[in-house]
Amino acid sequence: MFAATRVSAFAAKRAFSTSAANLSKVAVLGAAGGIGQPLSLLLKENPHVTHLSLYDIVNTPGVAADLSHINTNSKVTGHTGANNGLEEALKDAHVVVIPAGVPRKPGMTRDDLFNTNASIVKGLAEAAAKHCPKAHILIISNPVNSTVPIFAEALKKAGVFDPKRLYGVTTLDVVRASRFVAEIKNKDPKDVKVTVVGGHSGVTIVPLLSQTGLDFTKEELDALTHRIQFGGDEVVKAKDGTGSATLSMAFAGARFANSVLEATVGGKKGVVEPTFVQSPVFADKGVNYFSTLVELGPNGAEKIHGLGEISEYEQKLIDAALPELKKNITKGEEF
Ligand SMILES: NC(=O)c1ccc[n+]([C@@H]2O[C@H](COP(=O)([O-])OP(=O)(O)OC[C@H]3O[C@@H](n4cnc5c(N)ncnc54)[C@H](O)[C@@H]3O)[C@@H](O)[C@H]2O)c1
Ligand SMILES: O=C(O)C[C@H](O)C(=O)O
Repeated sequence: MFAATRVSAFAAKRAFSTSAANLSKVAVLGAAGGIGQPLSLLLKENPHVTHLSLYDIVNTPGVAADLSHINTNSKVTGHTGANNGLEEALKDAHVVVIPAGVPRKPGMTRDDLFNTNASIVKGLAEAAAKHCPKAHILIISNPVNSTVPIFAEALKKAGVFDPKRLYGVTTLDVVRASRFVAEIKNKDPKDVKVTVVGGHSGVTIVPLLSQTGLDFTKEELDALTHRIQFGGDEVVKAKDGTGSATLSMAFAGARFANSVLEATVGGKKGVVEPTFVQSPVFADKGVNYFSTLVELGPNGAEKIHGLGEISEYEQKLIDAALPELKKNITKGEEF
């Protein structure tokens, strides 16, 4: 702790290059982790990012020094420790991406991470409320179905909650769905768009395969739906105790962060992404957060789409998802 604090005082002040103006500062919290490092690398390549601010409780100075040698036009700073490292990392951030927290091991559900990750996320939310109350916050830390409500409650308590600027990142489900469908249909994934709605764990992940314009047999539907819902388990099992998806998550997180940047600072119109936000879609059933396609604009999540036309098969998946989702959300809200 002492050593980390000493590093913090040094690292918090250390900017490794100074070429860009501080127009869109993007902070990554958990930047030295399995997701944090490749995600930061991809963000270093993003032309909308003028300042990449990396925070972790360990190892950020090294990650920041390394990334700072890449010749793209953004400044990189590394911050660590509990003192003013977090404050400096967050101050004036336009976007904050959060992959901080522990990942699953085989045999665990995402909800099993709640006990550890809930307090981490709550602490980061309280700091964000204080130091960058206007930032767009992208939550990767699991269980997303609960960490987003935890974050929202902390922002509400501080009087700075804007539902347009808080997003649970569910992009990996969409990326996987596109890849898995393309595989069995022998297509290029770039031509396969799959809308995935609901939440981000097991049965709460609901792919709307009927909206792809492709035909599926019942066997294909069952197999694909299961694979998309439990794709995370494949990686957890293959990594055999060393963690969960990191590289594909970094890819998905960078894609979603880029969409938020394009819509909020890049002036791009018609940016639509699925994301887990405070949503009216099932609010009448007491499910206050839900992922559907969301239109992003200068202020963030500006228009939340409904489900569109869905099949009977998908309606059953939604019916199975809602009670689990409600339980996860309530657990987060009450934390
Ligand atoms: N949303 C998704 O689709 C998705 C996908 C994959 C993983 N995840 C989740 O992302 C999280 C991170 O996964 P990972 O593989 O990168 O784990 P990791 O253990 O490799 O990295 C996590 C990092 O968080 C840091 N950290 C811990 N407490 C912190 C704090 N208070 N402040 C700042 N940093 C802190 C750790 O030091 C570590 O570097 C996990 O909860 C995992 O389940 C979500
Ligand atoms: O499976 C996990 O625990 C990590 C992540 O949520 C994923 O979907 O890969």
